[in-house]
Amino acid sequence: MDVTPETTGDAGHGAASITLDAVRKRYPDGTEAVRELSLEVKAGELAVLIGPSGCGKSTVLRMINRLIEPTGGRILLGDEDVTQVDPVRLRRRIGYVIQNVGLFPHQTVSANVATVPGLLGWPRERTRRRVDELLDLVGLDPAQFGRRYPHELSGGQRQRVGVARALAADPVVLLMDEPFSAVDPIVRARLQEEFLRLQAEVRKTIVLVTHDLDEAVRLGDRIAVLSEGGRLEQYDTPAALLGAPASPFVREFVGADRGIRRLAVTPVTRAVLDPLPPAGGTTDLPQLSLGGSAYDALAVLLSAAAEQAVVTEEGEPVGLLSRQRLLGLGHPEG
Ligand SMILES: Nc1ncnc2c1ncn2[C@@H]1O[C@H](COP(=O)(O)OP(=O)(O)OP(=O)(O)O)[C@@H](O)[C@H]1O
Repeated sequence: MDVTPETTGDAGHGAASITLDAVRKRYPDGTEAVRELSLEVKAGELAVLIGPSGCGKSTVLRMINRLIEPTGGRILLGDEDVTQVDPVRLRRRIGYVIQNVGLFPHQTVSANVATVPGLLGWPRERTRRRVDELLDLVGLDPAQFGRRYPHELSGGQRQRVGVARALAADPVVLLMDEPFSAVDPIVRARLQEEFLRLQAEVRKTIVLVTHDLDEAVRLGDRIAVLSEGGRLEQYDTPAALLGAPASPFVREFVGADRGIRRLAVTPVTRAVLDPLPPAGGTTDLPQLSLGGSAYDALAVLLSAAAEQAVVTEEGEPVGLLSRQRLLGLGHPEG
């Protein structure tokens, strides 16, 4: 389903860039949670904040919607300084998804999703259409789930309702604090996949906090690695982060297995292929598609116990990929 201004019946908020400019947070007890952080998230991009416990990730996230007031610096949505906007109005334009979702237990799923449209005074019919549209979008049949209460849902379903609720008033920005960590790994992987599909459709500007590096690599357009005091160690694409950690801290953080992780975000391109042998004789080799991940390619080679595979594009063989070239792609300096 397409979420256009017509279907939302809204002014068409689209997405706004987020700029943190020398942002600081010192809590009243003197804790310097964020000493000075500058970071820009482009409109429609998903930025992940990751780093050790206590490094200031949640503080950063909550300063963006002013659940926490910064003690220095500026935060802009587009070109508007959030400290100049009434916080209640601001939060209606920013979707917020937290770990245990925080659904209202005594309200139905539909009523939960309708929270912000209700606060905005939308007419009942428009709200109803929007709620049904959103439930569909997150993969819940409105007829089946709309009248249920949160305790009548699985953890994964509750999480989807949380996402639907956050998207209800077509926010310009979505903030997500460990959104998928309360569900088991299999459900989490499915939710992440669905979420990527959803994001491809709605293209919000998203800041997502996680502890899970694999989640960061899977979901992030860019990953910000923070260390204590909200210090920005590196802000890069997943491939660049895994390929060239900018400091010993990041190197340690992304771990010794970063080569494997890197394969997951590296596509098989023509540049790594060897030519097809002129005489043919490749029919026994396993086949891969051009553009698939190097990680999936390695899995195919390993399970076929083959040294090389034929790479095809739209069914036509275009070259050979050897195990050696493939492993080279995972090499940090490769
Ligand atoms: N209200 C508060 N008063 C004083 N210190 C606080 C307050 N809230 C958080 N802190 C401190 O600020 C620092 C950053 O906390 P924050 O919750 O932002 O970290 P985090 O990276 O999100 O941690 P985690 O990954 O464990 O959730 C921590 O040292 C924390 O103890």
